[in-house]
Parts: sequence; structure tokens; C-alpha cells
Amino acid sequence: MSTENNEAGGSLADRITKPDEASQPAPTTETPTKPSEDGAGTTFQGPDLQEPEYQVEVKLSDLQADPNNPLFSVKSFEDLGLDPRILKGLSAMNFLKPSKVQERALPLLMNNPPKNLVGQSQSGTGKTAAFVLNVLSRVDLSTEEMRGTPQALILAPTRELARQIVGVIHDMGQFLDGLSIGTAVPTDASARPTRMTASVVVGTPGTVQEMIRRRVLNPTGLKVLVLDEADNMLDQQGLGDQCIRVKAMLPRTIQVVLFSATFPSHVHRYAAKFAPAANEITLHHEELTVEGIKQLYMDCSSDEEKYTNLVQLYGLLTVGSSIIFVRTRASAVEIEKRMTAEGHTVASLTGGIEGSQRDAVIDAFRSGEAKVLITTNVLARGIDVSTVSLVINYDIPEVSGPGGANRKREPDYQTYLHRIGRTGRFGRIGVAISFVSNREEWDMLRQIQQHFTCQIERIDTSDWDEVERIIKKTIKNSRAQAQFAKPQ
Ligand SMILES: Nc1ncnc2c1ncn2[C@@H]1O[C@H](COP(=O)(O)OP(=O)(O)OP(=O)(O)O)[C@@H](O)[C@H]1O
Repeated sequence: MSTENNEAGGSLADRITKPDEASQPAPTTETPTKPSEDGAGTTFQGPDLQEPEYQVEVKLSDLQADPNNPLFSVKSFEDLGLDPRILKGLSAMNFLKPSKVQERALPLLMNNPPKNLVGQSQSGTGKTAAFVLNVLSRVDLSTEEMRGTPQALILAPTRELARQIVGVIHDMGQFLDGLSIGTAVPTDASARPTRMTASVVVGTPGTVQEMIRRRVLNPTGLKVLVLDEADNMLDQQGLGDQCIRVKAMLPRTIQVVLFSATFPSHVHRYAAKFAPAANEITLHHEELTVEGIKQLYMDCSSDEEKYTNLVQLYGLLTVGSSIIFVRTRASAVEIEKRMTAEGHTVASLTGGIEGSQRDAVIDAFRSGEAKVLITTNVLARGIDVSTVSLVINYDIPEVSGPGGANRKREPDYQTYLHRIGRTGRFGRIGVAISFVSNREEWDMLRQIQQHFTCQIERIDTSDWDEVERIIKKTIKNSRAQAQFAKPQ
């Protein structure tokens, strides 16, 4: 069973599987090498922090000098003992200073003998670079034979995230001669390789498991295993099983690295078994929200009013880019159809569409060609598109599971945090609006507020000009306000 798509909430029962994708390894993928301007991967460029339209006043360097900010660091990348060619890659990506998680994780990761790591840090704070820098520092590219030997394996829950990580490795490792990166995501039979000879392999667990089983991927030379979005990977029945099976086929001495913005306690205990004797970087749940994301909600009297409010917001959705999260594939498709028929330009991405079509949609969204993306939880995690300034929770994320209609509805805290974290990346600003259309949804929103001890403010929809003014002002001012709020 493949588990590349974990759309319908965080639970096992609703996870949607695509058995046809399970046994389909993919080819080594090459990505372009043009350096990016804002620290995002090449293929995923967005504007710099200084978005002219919003006249953002604060600079990244200010945030990185604030000890309370997750982007703060005292060290430079040079201090972290990285290879000069990797430093050159970082500089080409315009990464000037490490973030807190990078500064803390890298010495732990790169120390010898290698130790396992369970690392947590808020969304958009640079966890990818933390594990990629360790991977690039550990691969040996000195001989032809080593260059063709898979030495590091990175697993991610979705094809979109796997492809994104490939882009980051490509950019960061662009000056490492002989580095090759393989992508192991479901693909057509005609495009499957017979042998994976890349030194770094990034993929989804089902496909990687199948590649190892069919001896397409030889795991004996692997030195590092990374699980990105590790809590999600280990907590879902299918994905978790696949990760365990993959790990059982790897060398026993492999360094295991687990990263996520969230590690709920039950998964944390399990993670400690998957990565034994690991160093840990852990946050309390009230430390998890990101300062630059303004959280709002809208009262809607019915499901239909959710739709009309969304349409009213269309002008704001296209100021930057925006992501609209819905609960099911069917509603994503329905909203897309309805909005398109009414003359709005929107795209949708769900696990229900073919892999190549998914790639085309996400690529169009990254390039800005598509500015409004309707999706399910399949894109709730990890996706890094710096232009996203607005996230809409059209449906509040819920824990789903057995129990039928009488079961009490419960918010999915982790998914809420990951969804809103698609904006406000690495010190940028963003707005997240949750729609509530009945008492139960309002209760779930209140519970989310309590859980993260955060403020989710109501927007009054009786005057749409005012709504527009408030949201635009918020986008414009939220970072600056955070600065003014700082003690002198
Ligand atoms: N040191 C740095 N300097 C500048 N930009 C950086 C730095 N580190 C990371 N970034 C940029 O910050 C953005 C967010 O990084 P990344 O996607 O790794 O976040 P994350 O912590 O993995 O988030 P999530 O929990 O949502 O997966 C990316 O666009 C990345 O290029």
C-alpha cells in the first residue's frame, strides 16, 4: 500500500492510499542549478523580504539579531565548519546567517562518531537546510565508485515535498563536483530506472521501500537516513510501517535524523525508539506559533456563506499567492469548478490527480503562474513558497477516525500549525483566516487558541471594504508591529 497522500486529516482511518503508485520507482531527477535570490530553492523563487507592495520595514538581519526570534544565531555558517564548496552554495542562495535550529542542530549532526537527532523548530525556520547541510557534509564524492553509491536517504510524506527537497540539495550542493540526486516518487512504468546510482536519494517511503526490495536501490552504502515531517511519517499507519520496513533494510549503524515543527508526545516517545539515543532539540507547544503570521477567523452562517466569503476575498487572495485548505478532495474540486465558472482563476491539487499533473500544478503555483491554490492536507506540510501571504482554512483541520456521526469533533492541532505555516516563512509576513460556520467549529477554533496560547481575532464581514482594509493593513504592518512591540 502506498501512502504518499495523507489528505483527510491526521488519522489512520481517513488516510487515502493509492495502491497503484506503491510499486513504482522513479528515475533520478536532475534539477536546474541557477542560484536563487531569496534563499528559497532555485525552482521555488519568491520575492525577498522587502516586498515593495507592502513596504515591509524590518530586515532579516534585524530578526536574526533578536535572541527571542527562531531565526537568531550568534554563529556564522563559516563557524559551523562547513566545506568551502558548500559555503559557496549557501552564499549563492543568499543564506547569510544560520537560523537558531541550524546553529543548534548542525554541530550535533556533524559531530563524529555520528549521533541520531530528533529536531524540532517552528515552521519556516530552515529545518531543511539543517539536514541537507549534514547530508552534503557526509557524502564522499572522492571516487567514481562512491559517486555512484547511494550514501544518504531522505524520506518525505509527499511527492511535492520530496521534489522540493531535491531542489534545495541541488542549490546547496551546486559546487560539489560529482554530486547526483535521485528522486524516488511514484512514476510511470516507462520512466522507472533499473538502478539508482545517485549519492543522495530523496523519496516517499512506499516507492523507496519498493526500490530497495527490487534491488534498484542498494542500501548498503547509506550513512544517513532523514525523515522530514517525522511525526507525520511515523504516526500514520501506512507511512509509519513503510518507514520501519525501509529502516530495517538499512545498515544498523546509520545516522537517523528526524525533523518536524511538531512532535506530539505520543509520537515523540515512538520517535525515540526509531532514533535511539538521539540528541534532541525540543520546543514547548506554546512556542510553536510563528510571530509573523496574523491569525484571524470569519464567522459564516452556513457552508454556502463560506463559499461566498471566499469569493469576496478573491481580490485579496491574489495580492500575493494563497492556499485554501479544505477537508476533502471532492470539495477542492467543487470549489475550483464553481470559482472557475464564475470567472476566477484558481487551481487545485489533491492526491486524486495523476503525479505528473500534480507536478505541473505545484510548479505553476511556485512560479506565480497560478496564484490561488485549493488543496487538502496533502500540501499542509513542508511546502515552501515564499510568496504565500494568505492561508485560508476553509474547513478547520479535524482529527478524523472511527466513531461515526456521533463522535465529538476534535481539532487537529498539528495540522492547523502546519497549514498556517505555509505563510510567514523565514521572517516573512502572512495572514491565516479560518472559516467557522457552526458552534462545533467555533469550539474547535477556541481549543486551538487555548492549545497554542495564541490570539485568533474575529473579522467582521458586514463591511467588505473594511475587511479588505484590515487584511491589507495586517499584511503590511504585522512584522513592523512585532518590532515596535519589542522593549526598548
Ligand atoms: N539561513 C538561512 N538564510 C536565509 N534563508 C533561509 C535560511 N535557512 C532557510 N532559509 C529559507 O527559509 C525558508 C524556510 O525554510 P524551510 O522550508 O527549510 O523551513 P522548515 O523549517 O523546514 O519549515 P516547515 O516546518 O514548514 O517544513 C526557505 O525558503 C529557505 O530557503
